[in-house]
Amino acid sequence: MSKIIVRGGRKLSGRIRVSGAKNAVLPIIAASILGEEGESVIHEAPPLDDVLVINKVLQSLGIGIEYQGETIRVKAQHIGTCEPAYDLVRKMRASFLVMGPLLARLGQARISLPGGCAIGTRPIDQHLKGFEAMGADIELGQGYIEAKVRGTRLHGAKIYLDVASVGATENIMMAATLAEGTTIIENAAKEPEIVDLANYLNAMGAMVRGAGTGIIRIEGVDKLRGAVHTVIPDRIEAGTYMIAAAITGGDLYIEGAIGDHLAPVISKLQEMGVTVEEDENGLHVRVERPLRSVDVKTLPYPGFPTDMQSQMMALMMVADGTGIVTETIFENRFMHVEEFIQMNGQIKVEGRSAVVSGNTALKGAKVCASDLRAGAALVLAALAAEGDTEITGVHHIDRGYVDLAARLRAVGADISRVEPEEDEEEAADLPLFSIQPSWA
Ligand SMILES: CC(=O)N[C@H]1[C@@H](OP(=O)(O)OP(=O)(O)OC[C@H]2O[C@@H](n3ccc(=O)[nH]c3=O)[C@H](O)[C@@H]2O)O[C@H](CO)[C@@H](O)[C@@H]1O
Ligand SMILES: C=C(OP(=O)(O)O)C(=O)O
Repeated sequence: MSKIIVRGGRKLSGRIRVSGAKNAVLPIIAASILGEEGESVIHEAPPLDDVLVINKVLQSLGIGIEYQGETIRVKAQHIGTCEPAYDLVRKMRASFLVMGPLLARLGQARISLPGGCAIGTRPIDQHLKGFEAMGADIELGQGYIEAKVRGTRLHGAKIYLDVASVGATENIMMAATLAEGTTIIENAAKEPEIVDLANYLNAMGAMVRGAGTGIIRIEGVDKLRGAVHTVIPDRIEAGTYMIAAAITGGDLYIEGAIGDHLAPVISKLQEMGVTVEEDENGLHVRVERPLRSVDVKTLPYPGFPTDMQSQMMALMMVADGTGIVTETIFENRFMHVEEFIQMNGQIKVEGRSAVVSGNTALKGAKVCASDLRAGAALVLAALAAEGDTEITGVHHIDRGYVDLAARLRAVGADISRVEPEEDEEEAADLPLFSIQPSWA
């Protein structure tokens, strides 16, 4: 099994360039299914395992897709089936984002249930409620969701989301682009990734207004065509590197980070005493004084992101004082706490809150990443710990960080990645090969 090994105690300094956002590129690749004419060219597509999986999902639908460098080209004139490969959908939850585009293009889709994961049960009821309101019949059975449009085409509808779900907003928005009439999504998610998706859809010829606010209005059009789009920088990757600077008492320039997208993270870091300066190309993060702990509550955007909760907790362990972390988005997103405790972390979980004691002398240990951000947080804690930390479960980290170990090493971390012997490889660690153009 792959491992990351960190010897803590080095201050980081230098520049790190942020990649394109995982959570923006995944729905955008799903949306490329909507392009009945021409080709989509998606720039700044980060080479992550999740991106390779969604590319393979499209390939399993018979769609032409090519991934070279950090550019993806999609030709979706022909779609061979409305049922993406089961094993790919099970592998990655975001695969369910092809449901909206398939319903819009083909009038039907059959997709295996995406299932829960380590951080919570993650239902999809709001996605399905939206499709039903737009005229789809939904049947659940044998682990599959089968949706069929009544009549020839989805129709516009007014849909109030009970929770401001990112995925449901995206799926419904994509389906609505080709529906007859107007769709209004109320209590829509406002994340920057929603705005990026709307910009791509509009470049394809869609009419989406209000993305980034709680009310999104989509006028259906008859046809969409491929478009050229550059994905926004990854705010969670940027935030993770900001904390890498802070936790090592270092000095990093995070190139490409957009301050606006990171407002709650910047605000909390400044409250702790971290110096954060923004210019037109990125964020400069450094530590000039002792850090003090803060309280953090995760909320939908523009609140503090749940995807930064575990990394923030790592920093709170070494700051002065006690802080409370409250997780309101996912019911089971404290799996990193047990691993932090292995590293001498002093944390008590009480329901949805964790009381984090500061001034902890973190110690290297053998720990395991239970999910993507838990893994990133363990790497951060290890950078500040005395001695060696060995982190397993690295395939989770590969879902969302491009060359995490190499990038941290380049700015001074003592970090290495150890790959398994061939006969020791696990299914989860198997490489996903680059996608070749299926029209070549
Ligand atoms: C690929 C991607 O973009 N993933 C992000 C996306 O996940 P994802 O889109 O899955 O997250 P959602 O915003 O949908 O989930 C937020 C909350 O709503 C609940 N819910 C969601 C849908 C639904 O139909 N019913 C329901 O009850 C979920 O269980 C959760 O408690 O947003 C999350 C919240 O910012 C982030 O942590 C993920 O990194
Ligand atoms: C939870 C995350 O992603 P996903 O929704 O793809 O599981 C994440 O990016 O932290």
